[in-house]
Amino acid sequence: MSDLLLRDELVIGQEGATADSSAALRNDNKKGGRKPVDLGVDLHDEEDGTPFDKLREECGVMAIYNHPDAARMTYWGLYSLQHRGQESAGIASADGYQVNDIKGMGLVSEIFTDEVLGRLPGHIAIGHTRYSTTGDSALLNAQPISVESTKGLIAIAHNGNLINLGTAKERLERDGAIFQTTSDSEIIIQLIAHSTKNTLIDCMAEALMQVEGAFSIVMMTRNRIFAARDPHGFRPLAMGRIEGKDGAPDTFVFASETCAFDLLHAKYERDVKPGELVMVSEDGVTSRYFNTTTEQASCVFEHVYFARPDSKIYGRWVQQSREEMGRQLARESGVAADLVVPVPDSGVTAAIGYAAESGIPFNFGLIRNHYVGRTFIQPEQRVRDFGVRMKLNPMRNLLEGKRVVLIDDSIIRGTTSRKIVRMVRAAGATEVHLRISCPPTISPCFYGVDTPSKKDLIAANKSVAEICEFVEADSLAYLSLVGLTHACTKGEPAHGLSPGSFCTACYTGDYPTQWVDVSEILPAVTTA
Ligand SMILES: O=P(O)(O)OC[C@H]1O[C@H](OP(=O)(O)OP(=O)(O)O)[C@H](O)[C@@H]1O
Ligand SMILES: NC(=O)CC[C@H](N)C(=O)O
Ligand code: SF4
Ligand SMILES: [Mg+2]
Repeated sequence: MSDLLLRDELVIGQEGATADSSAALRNDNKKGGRKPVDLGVDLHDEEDGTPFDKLREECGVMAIYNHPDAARMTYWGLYSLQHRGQESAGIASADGYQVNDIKGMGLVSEIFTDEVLGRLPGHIAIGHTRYSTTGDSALLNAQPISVESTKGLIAIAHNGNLINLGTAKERLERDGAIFQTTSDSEIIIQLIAHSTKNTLIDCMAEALMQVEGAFSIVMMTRNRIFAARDPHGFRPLAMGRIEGKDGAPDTFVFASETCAFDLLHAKYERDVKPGELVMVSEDGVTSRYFNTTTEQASCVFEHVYFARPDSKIYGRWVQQSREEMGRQLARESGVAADLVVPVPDSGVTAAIGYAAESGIPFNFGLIRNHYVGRTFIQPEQRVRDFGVRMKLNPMRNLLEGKRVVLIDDSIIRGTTSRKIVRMVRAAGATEVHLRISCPPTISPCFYGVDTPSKKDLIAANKSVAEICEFVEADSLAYLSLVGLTHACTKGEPAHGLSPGSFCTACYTGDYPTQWVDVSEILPAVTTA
């Protein structure tokens, strides 16, 4: 069943290269570019006909240097990062002489078997789990992407989204670059391949200075690993280490989230810093900065929704931030009730904080089917509707006769909340108060999160009172912006992280970079 639903195709191996025009480099998914999945059932909402749409995950990246079974280690790391992207995955490995890569559509576990991993020898590897933001969800755009250059073969895995694609791509094509993919990520390695600097690390630094937007990347050659973060540090990227036994050299690990380290017994060492380029080679770890003048603007939404609570993001436990968001929400918008119920999974930790602060008992009034992932509800609107009912089921015995505070992390179009409020009320709750652990999402993201255009964001077009009416809750309140950024820094602060270190553009419309797509930020009223 899950195979049928989760993937359009499963193909292992490298797809033939196709050149493409820069016009094709656009956010295809935002324009509904993905293939529908036929489930053979009517997926429309029988109650109100409203389709679902949701936030979609980001990519996960992973790199290993100096381990005899680097590909297998990368596989385990990618397994932990599966929540960041479920469309395609890939691993590239090297043994000092040759680079091999295997990519496929679907989940990590569906692509990589023992036999497949056996075809990826070497002590160096990088890996990727993809959720597409630019370029189709197709094998062609699966990562790592490899490009042959005068400095040898370079492979890249990218989390983020670049925003100055057109000009960079046109320039590269004039210089003779032949693009293999329609994804933004390839621009980075094409820039590196076309750089005339003398050393590879100089070529990389020069290329990274030319691209704008969000990039947390890992790269490899036949004998080196590189990791870099854009100067704003939009996306996370952590560095860890497995101590070598009996005097053997250490293994270095890079991952989008530190939860990927735990399975490998790697210790979190530090984050790759915004604007930093790290190289790991036979000579050890070296670091340089390609930009030190840009202010940090790390995505606050990683702490709200994307990352796993058992990860450290920007050096701070996500669990700690989420629990504090819930506590702050209770302080800001308390309500008399009998039961605090989380909308699993992402609402759970904030609900624990809300219950602790308010003194209202906590319980799982909605049970999540664990065989339905985030993936199930993402590809297409009619699928998402069916997905939420398959995914969440109410516990009538807990909800009957109760005044319920329902905690979720975000409302995007509002259709999920509407269905869940109805579900809880239908299960016997006498009152349903909805509390959201972030501010209203009023503007789209251009930095690697596939939020819908402004015209489809409910909070961009309706007041909180109107949203409350739409979702049919007895009351609705969101966490304040100040409450959110403080919740992400309060208590044990991570080194260098302050309330001002975050990008909060989807709540304020105030973007840290100049470039935005005007058509995406028009409200519904002017585009209808
Ligand atoms: O307002 P909407 O557009 O309907 O979407 C908002 C919902 O989508 C996300 O959950 P999702 O089910 O994707 O993931 P989760 O299981 O990690 O919570 C988010 O946590 C909200 O629950
Ligand atoms: N979600 C992401 O980080 C996507 C990476 C890249 N922009 C792609 O579309 O492949
Ligand atoms: S716009 Fe929102 S989702 Fe995008 S990087 Fe900024 S905070 Fe994160
Ligand atoms: Mg959710």
